[in-house]
Amino acid sequence: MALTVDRHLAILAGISLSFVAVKALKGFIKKRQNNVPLPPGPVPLPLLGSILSIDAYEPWLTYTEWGAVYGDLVFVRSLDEEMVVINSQHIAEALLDKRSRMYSDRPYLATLEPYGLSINFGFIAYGDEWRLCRRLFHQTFRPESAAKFRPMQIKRAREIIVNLVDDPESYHDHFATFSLSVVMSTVYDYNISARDDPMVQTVIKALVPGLTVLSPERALMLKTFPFLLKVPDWCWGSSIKRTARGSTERINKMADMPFRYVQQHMADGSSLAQSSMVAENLQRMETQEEAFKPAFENALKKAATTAIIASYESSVATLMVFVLAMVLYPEVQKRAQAEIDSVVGKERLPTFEDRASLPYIEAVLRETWRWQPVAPLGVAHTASSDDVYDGYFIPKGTIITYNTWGITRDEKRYPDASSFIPERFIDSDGALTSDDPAQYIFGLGRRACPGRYNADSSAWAAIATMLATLDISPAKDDQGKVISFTPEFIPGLVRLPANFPCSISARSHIHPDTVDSWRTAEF
Ligand code: HEM
Repeated sequence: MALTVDRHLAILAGISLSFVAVKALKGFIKKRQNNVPLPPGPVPLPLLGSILSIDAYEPWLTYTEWGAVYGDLVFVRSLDEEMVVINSQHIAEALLDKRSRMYSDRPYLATLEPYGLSINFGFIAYGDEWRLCRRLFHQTFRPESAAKFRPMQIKRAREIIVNLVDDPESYHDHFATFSLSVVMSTVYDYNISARDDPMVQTVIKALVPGLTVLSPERALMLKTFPFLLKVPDWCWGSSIKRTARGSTERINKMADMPFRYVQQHMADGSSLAQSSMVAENLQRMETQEEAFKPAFENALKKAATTAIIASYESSVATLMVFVLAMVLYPEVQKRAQAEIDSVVGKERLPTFEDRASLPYIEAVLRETWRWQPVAPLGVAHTASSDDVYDGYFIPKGTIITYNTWGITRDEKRYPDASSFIPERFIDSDGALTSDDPAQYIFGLGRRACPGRYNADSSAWAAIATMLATLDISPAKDDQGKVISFTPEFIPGLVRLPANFPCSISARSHIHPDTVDSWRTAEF
């Protein structure tokens, strides 16, 4: 039986590779017809292209190396896919932003539908459904609306401190609670409980395995060998199909549970769930034509679920990067604490009204975004028509990968780029420079991150509150010796530090009674 299966796999793989060859030939002919050269790039192997040369776990490293050899626009062929890697902010602005009409589509990801992830509008094609989802999302998350959530973000940030003081070793889990509590309040007006919240368990169960399949590099296998989703359960390779089925069930549960929570509260006439993104839009829906309601409700559910998916890991990763930096760069932490102590004082905690008076904290946040960008390749776009840029031909359908990592590693712009140096954003007068990585780490153009104002406020609230109240330092062993470690990162669409040894405790002026008072405070 195994032999038969192997033969089938071989035949099907052969057919797939023939399609690859035909597509590559078509591309070649098109290029010749056009007479405009493709951007420079590595010489592809027949059929396979450059796939074997790309670092499977950290592709941004390969793209950055190629950037040094071929320049800021690199053409790469992998199997049957054509990709252009953008290695500079300037070209990203020129294409993704200034020519956004042509560069706002997303590549087809073979993993999306089977794994239940097409509910995430961040990955769907540029079209009417995406437009409706994005409009609903934008109403809640645009800068003017997002500002009203700031007091809630400060309150949640203070809850992290209580959790960290109680149980410092579980810092990753506390950041996950923070991330979800902010977004679930905004989207569903749902207040999660400090421990074992059923909604949180459902979200984590759905997201943690699901997100790993969301990159073009991972989806390529399923695209090339789509029969893997059709093989019978008893057959070799069927685990992919089973994993996909399980993922769909978990994602659907995650989308339905909180949505029903809001509908239930609205039906009961409860004052809860009245001011959330979902509640406000369900009320708006009542005034709409009957025929449009199902599409509206579907788009609303997608927009709501996307907010959870898009913010969960990225917000956790940002705070993990910050804590890692504080462990490795104690002098930065001291300078940041000194700024807060002198501007805010030790009697109260920072709020958003203090933000403009705390330039060093701002520089720490900028360096946190830059030092270890949590979305090192952003989310890929596609060219929806042929284009010529700077004398190079970019064929319709080309995947556009925007190498954020490469930009953060530009030694001319960021000398000693792999070190955490907030001072690089402060000029000789002590003011912030005009270089703000938030201008590029959230992507560009019509698909740029619409949650960035919320993400920025959450990160600022958490970082400023932690610096005001906690000492973060290297962990020590039983003999009092510092435990040294080499930071490790979990790669993926979102890249985050793996847990590392560290010690977190309340700063000396923070009295235990004060922490106790935060447990119950309404702030
Ligand atoms: C914490 C740091 C975050 C980073 C670094 C980040 C980064 C990004 C990037 C690079 C993209 C792709 C942009 C492009 O295609 O050019 C994106 C898309 C998106 N982000 Fe974020 N994000 C963050 C947090 C959030 C949060 C908190 C939310 C929701 C509240 C959110 C919602 C979204 C959505 C909905 C999209 C898809 C947009 C679309 O395709 O139209 N993100 N994000």
